[in-house]
Amino acid sequence: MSSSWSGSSGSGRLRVLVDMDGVLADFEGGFLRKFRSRFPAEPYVPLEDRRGFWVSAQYGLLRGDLSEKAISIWESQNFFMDLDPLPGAVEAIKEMSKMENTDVFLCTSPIKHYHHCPYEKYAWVERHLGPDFLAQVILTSDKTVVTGDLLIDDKPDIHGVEARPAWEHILFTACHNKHQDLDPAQRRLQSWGDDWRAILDSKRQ
Ligand SMILES: Cc1cn([C@H]2C[C@H](OP(=O)(O)O)[C@@H](CO)O2)c(=O)[nH]c1=O
Ligand SMILES: [Mg+2]
Repeated sequence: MSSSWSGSSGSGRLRVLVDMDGVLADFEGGFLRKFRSRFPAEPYVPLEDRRGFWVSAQYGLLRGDLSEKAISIWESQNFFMDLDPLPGAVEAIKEMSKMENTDVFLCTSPIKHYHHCPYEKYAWVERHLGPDFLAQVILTSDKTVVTGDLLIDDKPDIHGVEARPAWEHILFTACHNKHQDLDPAQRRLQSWGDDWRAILDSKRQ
């Protein structure tokens, strides 16, 4: 690390923002499992055919009324709580948070139907990462106003009131974005088995 480097925090520490759904928690797999079990007679989109970030948009194209049925799944109690961790996610976050000069925050957006989602996101963190991680949760509908050096997130386009966010967005590969062409400058993390440590190191220099 060069002596003049101070990072987005100005403190010389690297600040990494990590998204939850699609990066730590398996939103797509959890959705499909619950959709098929609740609506066994309805058509569905296999994960290999998923395109576009919004699940409800693709289900709406399949058949108009399926969009509402899809939404009813993630608005249901225990949807967010029951999501499985993605492979390697828990281990990676625990390791990352123990790294020297590194601060890790979980930066996640709630759905507008707030009855279960915000509570369950915190409960999920406590269950899978432990109670000490609760202080690292940032629940926001606009990630552009949060400062950090990196934001690891599966949503290809992250916009908000801040036109020039402090962080570099690392696109975490998911079934819905893996076919998408990126701006040549944008970097991906293919999975937690990919070299996330090198991406962090690249920001320390
Ligand atoms: C509706 C919808 C939400 N989500 C996730 C993204 C947000 O969580 P996160 O910021 O943790 O990725 C949350 C609210 O939109 O739900 C999807 O990943 N796909 C969807 O189709
Ligand atoms: Mg996400």
